[in-house]
Amino acid sequence: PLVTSKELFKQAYEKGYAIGAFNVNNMEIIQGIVSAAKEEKSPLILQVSAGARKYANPIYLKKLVESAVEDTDLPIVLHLDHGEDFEICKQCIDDGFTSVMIDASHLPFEENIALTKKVVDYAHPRGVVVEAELGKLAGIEDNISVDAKDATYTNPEEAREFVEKTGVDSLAIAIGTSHGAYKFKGKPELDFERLKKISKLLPGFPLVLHGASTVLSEYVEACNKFGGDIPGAQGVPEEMIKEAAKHGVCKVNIDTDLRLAMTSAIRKHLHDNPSNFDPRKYLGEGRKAVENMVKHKIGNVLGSSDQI
Ligand SMILES: O=C(COP(=O)(O)O)N(O)CCCCOP(=O)(O)O
Ligand SMILES: [Ca+2]
Ligand code: NA
Ligand SMILES: [Zn+2]
Repeated sequence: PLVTSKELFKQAYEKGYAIGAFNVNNMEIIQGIVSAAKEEKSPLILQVSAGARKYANPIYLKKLVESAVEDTDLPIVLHLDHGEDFEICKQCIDDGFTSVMIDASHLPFEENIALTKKVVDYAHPRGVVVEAELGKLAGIEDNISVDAKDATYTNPEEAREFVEKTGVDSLAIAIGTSHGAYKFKGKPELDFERLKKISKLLPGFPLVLHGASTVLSEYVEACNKFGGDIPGAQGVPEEMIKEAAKHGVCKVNIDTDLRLAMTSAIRKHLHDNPSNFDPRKYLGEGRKAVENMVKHKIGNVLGSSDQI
């Protein structure tokens, strides 16, 4: 069924695992992710960004996710990723989403609280849960490039005040991750001291890690081998994701690893099969690569296998 993340996060927190939140943009990506979760007997969050709504049309995405629920009977959360204002959150809540993110992290603290509370007050009476964000990811932040020196990580005391004043159900924090394939200039590093402080001040409260793709080298290499040009890409080592799951992180956002898995498989197929022009062949390879990547994440990194 379509579920909220409330109970899923509660169990994940208690057992020290995290739930993957995978971005969806078309049928094959959804099918690949959902097959993996079904095989791993894992709860699942499918998340839709503004870009995905523009690309695929919200009606198609909603129906595709409903098909996944009907086909697998998995507990699936349908989540709005990076909702940028009250209107889009309201629209998704009215449209049957079970969870929404209101991303007001670029606003001053008090404005972030006010807007987040407004979404919470609309969502909760309708049985929908809310994710907010405090602190700015480095790199590209909400289409505004945040210069590294302005990138402010989440302040632990502010996080506790924010949760108390908004009633939000989960909080995306900034501890060194960023979106995309170029997360770290030098050695990958997350601020675990900060994460531990935040989780100590918010015991039992689900934290969310954005920009959590590993940028798996096998896919980057395959992309580059078959015509791609993605130099110097690097992401969050999987050991760090496991560590984060032990300190209150219950939701791990993954999009870039999906893109790299799908793109590398399609590039390879087209290179190896120059005479093929049946999209089902290369889109099918892409789907398989997504499935394998998600199975790996669930089984070897997130720890959410056999939880349903
Ligand atoms: O935290 C993440 C993903 O982080 P990752 O890049 O490490 O996978 N996300 O929230 C996914 C961001 C999706 C990008 O938006 P568009 O669809 O508009 O391009
Ligand atoms: Ca943000
Ligand atoms: Na999100
Ligand atoms: Zn994000």
